Amino acid sequence: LSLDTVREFLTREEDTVVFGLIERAKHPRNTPAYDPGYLAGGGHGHDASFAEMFVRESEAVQAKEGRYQSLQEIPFFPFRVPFTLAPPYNFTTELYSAAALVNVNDAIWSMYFNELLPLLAKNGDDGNYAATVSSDLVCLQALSRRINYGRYVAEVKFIGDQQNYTTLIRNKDTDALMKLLTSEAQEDVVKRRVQKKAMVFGQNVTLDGPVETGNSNSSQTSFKVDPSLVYKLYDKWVIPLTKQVEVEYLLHRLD
Ligand SMILES: O=C(O)C(=O)C[C@]1(C(=O)O)C=C[C@@H](O)C=C1
Repeated sequence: LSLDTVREFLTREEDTVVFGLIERAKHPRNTPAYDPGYLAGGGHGHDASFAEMFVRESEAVQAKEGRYQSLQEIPFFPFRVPFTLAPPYNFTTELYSAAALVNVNDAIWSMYFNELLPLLAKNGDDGNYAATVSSDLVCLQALSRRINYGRYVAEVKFIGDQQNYTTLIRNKDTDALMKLLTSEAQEDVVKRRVQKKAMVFGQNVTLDGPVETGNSNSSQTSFKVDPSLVYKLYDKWVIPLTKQVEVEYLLHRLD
């Protein structure tokens, strides 16, 4: 692992995040899918929403097939995932074991449903709840993988500057750790690149005329997901949460 390779991983995850958002934006809000009362009303004794049930049950299936054998993947319902049926695969473990399970999935969950989704999906209800929450799962998994990858970034940074990090970790100096791991120039690159990806991946492709670039002066250019929303997603939530993961990982790096 090096700073370049971990940044390459984050860059490739951007594509997954943007494509996921484009797919979710195809569906309307479909609020009943998020309402625990909707299922309870069906009299089946469920206390969770369709969305929660879908994520929980999908994670259980994926756990059996070994998804969470890889430390890159962290479930949202860790206490509900059954043992894997997959034969052991020798995943390399670059992470420090006492800090390897640090994650902010709870914060990602509430950010996604309470903050992002209302901005991403258009109002409406077409009844296609399973397809809708299945695209939510893809978004949640992509965001979780990207944000919790902060563990790997932190490991690289720690190894590259052990002396300074060790002092700050011993002093539990969260603010100084945050400052040391921050690169504002890099954050700016990331935010502008994801905004551009939303333009490139989310344009309407037709056979007539040139490929729309999004920065032409045609005001008709419309994108499947608002590029400024993707910028905002990274600026307000993805990068700050990644940094939170980095700090929490570092705080356990000497345990
Ligand atoms: O690339 C890094 O150095 C990271 O730590 C990742 C990241 C990000 O989330 O994109 C987070 C903190 C840095 O300030 C810059 C970027």
